[in-house]
Amino acid sequence: MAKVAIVYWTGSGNTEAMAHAVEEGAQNAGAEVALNFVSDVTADEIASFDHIALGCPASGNEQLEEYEFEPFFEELLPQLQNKKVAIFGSYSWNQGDWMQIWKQRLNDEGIETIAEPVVAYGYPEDDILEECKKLGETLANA
Ligand SMILES: Cc1cc2nc3c(=O)[nH]c(=O)nc-3n(C[C@H](O)[C@H](O)[C@H](O)COP(=O)(O)O)c2cc1C
Repeated sequence: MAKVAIVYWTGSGNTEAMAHAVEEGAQNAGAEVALNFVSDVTADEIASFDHIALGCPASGNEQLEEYEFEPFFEELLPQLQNKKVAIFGSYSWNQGDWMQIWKQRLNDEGIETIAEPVVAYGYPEDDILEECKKLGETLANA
């Protein structure tokens, strides 16, 4: 049985709703899932999982949230080699560039996400929640 870790940051609940849908999808695929707000776990703890989903909204200027998520991600990034990784998050001011920048940071380290990132404009509509579930399922089966 796959063990999936989901780690997210959220300010107003949008990315959190996506995280719960990813969790549901992974559980439906038979995985054991650990869902955590980012400040409740360490990068080292998460690096012990082989299947990892990360969720963070656009923050700053097309950046990851800088006080909790960015330091966590920076520490985790070198430990993501050979892991199955998925990313998701919400935005609402611009065009979603933060997600492409985030994905590129992974690619620059030689890490390919297991599927295209899932993004929501504001609160995730039903179709986006379905995509999140699929992401969780794909991650569990990766
Ligand atoms: C301080 C701050 C910075 C933000 N920066 C961006 C940004 O650079 N680009 C963007 O599209 N949205 C930006 N947003 C909008 C959030 O990404 C958007 O409201 C998102 O849905 C919040 O998700 P959450 O409920 O998971 O926190 C910003 C919001 C805040 C509060």
